[in-house]
Amino acid sequence: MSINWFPGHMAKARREIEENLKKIDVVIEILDARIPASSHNPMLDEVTRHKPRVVILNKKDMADERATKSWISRLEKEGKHPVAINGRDNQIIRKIEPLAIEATEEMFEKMAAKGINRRAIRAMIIGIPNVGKSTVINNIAKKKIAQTGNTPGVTKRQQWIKAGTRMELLDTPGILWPKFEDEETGKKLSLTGAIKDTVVPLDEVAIYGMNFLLEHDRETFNRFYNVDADMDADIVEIYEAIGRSRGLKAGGNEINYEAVTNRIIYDIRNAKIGRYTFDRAVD
Ligand SMILES: Nc1nc2c(ncn2[C@@H]2O[C@H](COP(=O)(O)OP(=O)(O)OP(=O)(O)O)[C@@H](O)[C@H]2O)c(=O)[nH]1
Repeated sequence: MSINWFPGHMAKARREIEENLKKIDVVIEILDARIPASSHNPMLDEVTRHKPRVVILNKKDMADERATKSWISRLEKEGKHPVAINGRDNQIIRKIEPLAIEATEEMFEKMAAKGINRRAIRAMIIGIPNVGKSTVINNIAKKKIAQTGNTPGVTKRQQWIKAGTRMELLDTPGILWPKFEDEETGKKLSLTGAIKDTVVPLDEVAIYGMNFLLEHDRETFNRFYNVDADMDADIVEIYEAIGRSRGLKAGGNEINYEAVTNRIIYDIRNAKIGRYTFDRAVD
């Protein structure tokens, strides 16, 4: 699969992040808890080099709880100071701030040894589209600062927001482009809404999601759609069964396949069938 991210846009995003990095002590990277590997852009590791990092696994309400625990312990081992949150919950700052303090402790101790007074911890939120950057910033600020929306790329265009008792947060998130070299990552990004519906063919995304559910949670899938499918079933037959049970007809008795595709994607993307994590912490 070749996706044309405009090189100019990438270079600009990188420059902006590098400029902002000079002003901050800690990077708060937001990942989608459903795809912690696929929603991470390796460029961040390159540009942040030795900056302390806090990793937020956001949208934990839509991810598989056990998988989230595995991801947290893996990220802890990597020294990333992780936390899983629902960006819409109250008081998320109480979960984020202690980690930012922990992540920057060594740096502030070194500064204190040089006689530099302690000041507020400066932080910036970074992540690919739709992971919840604006939701988290607005939640911390307790007012609407960054524009939020369900379509990728809504956050546009800086001041410091007081965050918690010892932290200041840049009000503009650093936006990274989603990076993927393999088709599966592209499908996961599409399935969770991180990339526009025009990037990866939607039927492939729906079939990927359906196969994932049939492999990992077949009973729930079948109960949800009132069908009887398994991994060996013919895709067209499953589509027809879902189309019939959901009344997705094109006219007469014809099944509207596009509507079935859209329904499957909607149901998975919005965790209507269940909570799933598509990236494994240990591979
Ligand atoms: N269920 C759930 N939805 C969330 C959570 N956090 C954010 N959302 C929703 O996810 C969508 C995207 O959130 P945004 O805050 O706009 O994401 P963003 O990263 O700023 O997106 P861009 O502007 O595209 O870069 C919105 O519909 C939010 O309401 C969460 O923890 N759980």
